[in-house]
Amino acid sequence: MVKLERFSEEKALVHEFGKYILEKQDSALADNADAVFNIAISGGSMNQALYEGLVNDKDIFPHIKWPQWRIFFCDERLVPFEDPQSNYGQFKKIVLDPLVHQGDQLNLGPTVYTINESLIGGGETANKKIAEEYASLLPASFDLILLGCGDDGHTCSLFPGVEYNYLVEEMARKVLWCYNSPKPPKDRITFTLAVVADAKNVAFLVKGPSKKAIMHDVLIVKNSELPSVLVNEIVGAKVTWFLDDTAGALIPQNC
Ligand SMILES: O=C(O)[C@H](O)[C@@H](O)[C@H](O)[C@H](O)COP(=O)(O)O
Repeated sequence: MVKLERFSEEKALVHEFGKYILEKQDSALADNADAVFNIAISGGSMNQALYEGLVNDKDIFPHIKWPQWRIFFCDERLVPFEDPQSNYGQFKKIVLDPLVHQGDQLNLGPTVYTINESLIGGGETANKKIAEEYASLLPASFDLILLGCGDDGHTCSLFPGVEYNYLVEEMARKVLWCYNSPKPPKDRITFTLAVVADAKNVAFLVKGPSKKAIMHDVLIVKNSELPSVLVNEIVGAKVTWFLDDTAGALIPQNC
């Protein structure tokens, strides 16, 4: 059974999301200065929530031990980092750059693992190599994976539909080249469900009225053709869904 956290206020949502991440950091580090917190993040609306919940939240920011964080991307678009479609590029702009001077002081940042940008544009062989190299960097298991859910039920770059079975059904390799993403750019890399399955904790963050119908399909209908439902099935009690009231409008209150 997954956990469900619902909020009517955006501010409360990002604050509780930040608190949840902080708790997972603290249990991974356990006050050990040599330990690391392995976290994987998604793109899209996640970046702004991470900024609001971790960097811009005065109660939470001082407790984040950034230098002990190891940050990876659940999926990445195969474009140069300065392209607005790059998940790393957006994360750098929205979260990393502001955190360096947050609180009028110089803050040390996390270690961030990006794809090998020099291979972008190299065609099929290079794209496969980007995925293989990225897989070789991953920790044995993540302390926390932060996911989004698309209007179609996708998560990471694991999309619903038979043409994406090569991504969704893969349980041996950890990272794959997605060559036919239905949303641009068509070339990406994505974690497979094998990585998500091994995580110690997984959280979804879903906001906005455009997610209302899919949240009903995922959480009430539990349509197992949807990759987000597969995460719930595979990871179970380690999954927490953070929803705002508009995304959760069709979910009964007692759920
Ligand atoms: O890079 C990506 O495209 C994502 O990692 C993707 O899986 C995202 O999390 C969902 O599309 C939800 O995005 P929103 O939260 O912006 O709707």
